[in-house]
Amino acid sequence: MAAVSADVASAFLGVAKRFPTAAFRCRSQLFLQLSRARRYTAVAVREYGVPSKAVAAETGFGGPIRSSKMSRLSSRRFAANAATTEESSDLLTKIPPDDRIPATIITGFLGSGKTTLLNHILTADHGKRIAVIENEFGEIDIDGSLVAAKTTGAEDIVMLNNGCLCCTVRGDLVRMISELVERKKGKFDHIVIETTGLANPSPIIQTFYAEDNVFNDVKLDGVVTLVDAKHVRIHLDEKKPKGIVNEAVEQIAYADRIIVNKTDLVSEQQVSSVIQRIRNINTMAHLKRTSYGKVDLDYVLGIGGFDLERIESVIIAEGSKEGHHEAEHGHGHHHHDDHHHHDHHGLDHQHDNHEHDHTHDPGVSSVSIVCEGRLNLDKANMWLGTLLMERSDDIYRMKGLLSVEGMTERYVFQGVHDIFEGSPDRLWGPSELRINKIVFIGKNLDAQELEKGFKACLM
Ligand SMILES: Nc1nc2c(ncn2[C@@H]2O[C@H](COP(=O)(O)OP(=O)(O)OP(=O)(O)O)[C@@H](O)[C@H]2O)c(=O)[nH]1
Repeated sequence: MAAVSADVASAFLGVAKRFPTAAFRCRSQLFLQLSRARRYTAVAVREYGVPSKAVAAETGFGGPIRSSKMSRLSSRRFAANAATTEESSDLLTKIPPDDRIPATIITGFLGSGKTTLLNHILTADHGKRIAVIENEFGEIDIDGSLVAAKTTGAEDIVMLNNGCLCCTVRGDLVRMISELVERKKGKFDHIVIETTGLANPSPIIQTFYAEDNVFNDVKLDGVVTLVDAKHVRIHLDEKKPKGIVNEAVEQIAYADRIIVNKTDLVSEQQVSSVIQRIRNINTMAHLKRTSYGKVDLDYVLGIGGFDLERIESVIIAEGSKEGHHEAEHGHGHHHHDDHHHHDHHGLDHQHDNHEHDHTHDPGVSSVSIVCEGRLNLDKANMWLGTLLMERSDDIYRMKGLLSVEGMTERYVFQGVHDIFEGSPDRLWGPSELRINKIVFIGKNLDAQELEKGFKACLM
């Protein structure tokens, strides 16, 4: 087990060390399967986009097996890297530009205001040409006609009927995106996908990484979750049979942006209580309160929720809550100690103004670790690799910025379950404190255990 873990883990930060300018990504599930047969480097070559010659020399493997599209993407990404390295001043990012079409997922429980937001997006004056993918249950596409009737700005509206995007029609989504790209590339700037109110966003998010047809042309921009300020508590409190997810909780957990909608229907106190409840699940997302989905368009489009170069803004805001008030800045306010905090409802009972909210959401919470120091690369590889191998089902999202001994650059990463994406970014400044920051959102997270594991990797 230990040996396998070490092999597994060495693909994460290890590749970054050997190829310090290469951004890389992997689908660790595929990777893990093959790594058990001790062939992980071949997968690493295929998935990470590191230059084949260098890897072949390094690993002794004959060379990568890549699809032509992946190869194009990889070489483009690496070329961009190399150019940046030559020209860059110390503080320039080394993460290559990404010119794929951005896609935003709009999710939220039944009736929370998704279509209302979509109409707002489509009728607003933003100059973007937007392709919409609507996912409706049933044959009568009520929302489709609603959107279409009001729309002037949408380039294309396509419907995914008779099934929920998160399960039966995922293949359809892939085909639809591929078709859109093939037929209409250059004719639209952004894709917006509205899910059904009962969708779990996870499989939809994973589609953007798991399917080469999608990954090569389209990048996930962000997950926007609508919350019905009046009714969300009932849905969050709903007890589900063992093994069945509570969609309302999941939709909040995966969000990059949360819109607390329908605030016209509740008191200020109720809104604060809902916000507190949301924060106990997801501390990473920006949050705004509104009615009828009225938010600035740049709050929902162009989010960069999965972009490595934007990780810092998320985790710094997350790790230094003092002075952040959600109403003004889109961030919640949390109790936490110097090194980590755990916002699992029921474990952290320090909040004093929401006694009636002390229902236990089914173990979904955020944990953040903020800690100065330098990580031992091998230990960090082992820890992160083992964690993902053993807990990837429970780790919904994670973002991190690491200080690794021997690396002059900061190392940034983000992940969704078994998908891991990481890259060195800018150099550490000469007098900059080397502070590591990681945020996890997931199920049954043990803050103490995570922090202990992390600290054991420090030099
Ligand atoms: N009072 C009030 N009503 C709202 C607000 N936002 C949306 N609504 C209304 O709530 C109802 C549901 O809104 P939709 O936008 O259709 O919600 P949805 O999430 O798309 O609904 P489903 O597709 O059924 O999941 C509609 O009648 C909206 O007009 C709001 O902020 N305040």
